[in-house]
Amino acid sequence: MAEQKATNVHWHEGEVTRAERNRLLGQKGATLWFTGLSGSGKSTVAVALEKVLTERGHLTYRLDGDNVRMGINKNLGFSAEDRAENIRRIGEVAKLFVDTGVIVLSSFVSPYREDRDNVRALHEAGDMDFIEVFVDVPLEEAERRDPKGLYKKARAGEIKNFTGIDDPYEPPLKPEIVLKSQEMSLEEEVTLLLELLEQRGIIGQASGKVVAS
Ligand SMILES: Nc1ncnc2c1ncn2[C@@H]1O[C@H](COP(=O)(O)OS(=O)(=O)O)[C@@H](OP(=O)(O)O)[C@H]1O
Ligand SMILES: Nc1ncnc2c1ncn2[C@@H]1O[C@H](COP(=O)(O)OP(=O)(O)O)[C@@H](O)[C@H]1O
Repeated sequence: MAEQKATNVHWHEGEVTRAERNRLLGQKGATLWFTGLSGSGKSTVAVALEKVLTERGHLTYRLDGDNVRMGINKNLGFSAEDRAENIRRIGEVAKLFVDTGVIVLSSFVSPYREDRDNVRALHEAGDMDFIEVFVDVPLEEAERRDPKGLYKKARAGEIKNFTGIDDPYEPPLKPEIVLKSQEMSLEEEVTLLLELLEQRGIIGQASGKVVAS
């Protein structure tokens, strides 16, 4: 894909700050970036966490591989180049949501370390507003689950470049959190994530919302 450089464009500063939007929402905008093999549990955990956060009065938005590939990224396939562009666009979208004050739950295989690191670098507050969640299961377990029957198709040669089968997955070197979804229950995973969000001041303690500065 040819890269087009923007020329003669200038950033236009508004008069409402991110801190003010955070205060309005009673939370701090942040991205939880779920990465892992297809079938590892990224979407399942994100959906469960979204439900609890919403019940606690927080504004979240889920960005999910399959959904995004039906819309904004429907022109992209699964070559390394297209995956990089997929992740780049999602990173930019996540950044906008974070600037709005939203807690983004983003679930993409995102198999390349460099692509994920680029998204981290995009986030203003670095390690405070980008949380890499490695949903870690052995390939055998993901393949045993095979929730969409895609591993079966990949093994049969009907899908090429399938992550874990004939395409690489580069595990994160320093994720903020690892969820071993073969060994942990969904409830345990959600509890750990809530604790992390509380520790970072993204949400308040269970009793109420955080008054973000
Ligand atoms: N070749 C190949 N490799 C991996 N996954 C594939 C492939 N082809 C289709 N799918 C389905 O698309 C989902 C992955 O899309 P992503 O946007 O998350 O992929 S990536 O981050 O750009 O690598 C992935 O969704 P999840 O199962 O939710 O992870 C699959 O359902
Ligand atoms: N502890 C767990 N956490 C998340 N998913 C789990 C867990 N145990 C079993 N599963 C199952 O694994 C599958 C994961 O599928 P999915 O969430 O679509 O994965 P992904 O989004 O990573 O492709 C689901 O069928 C889910 O019910």
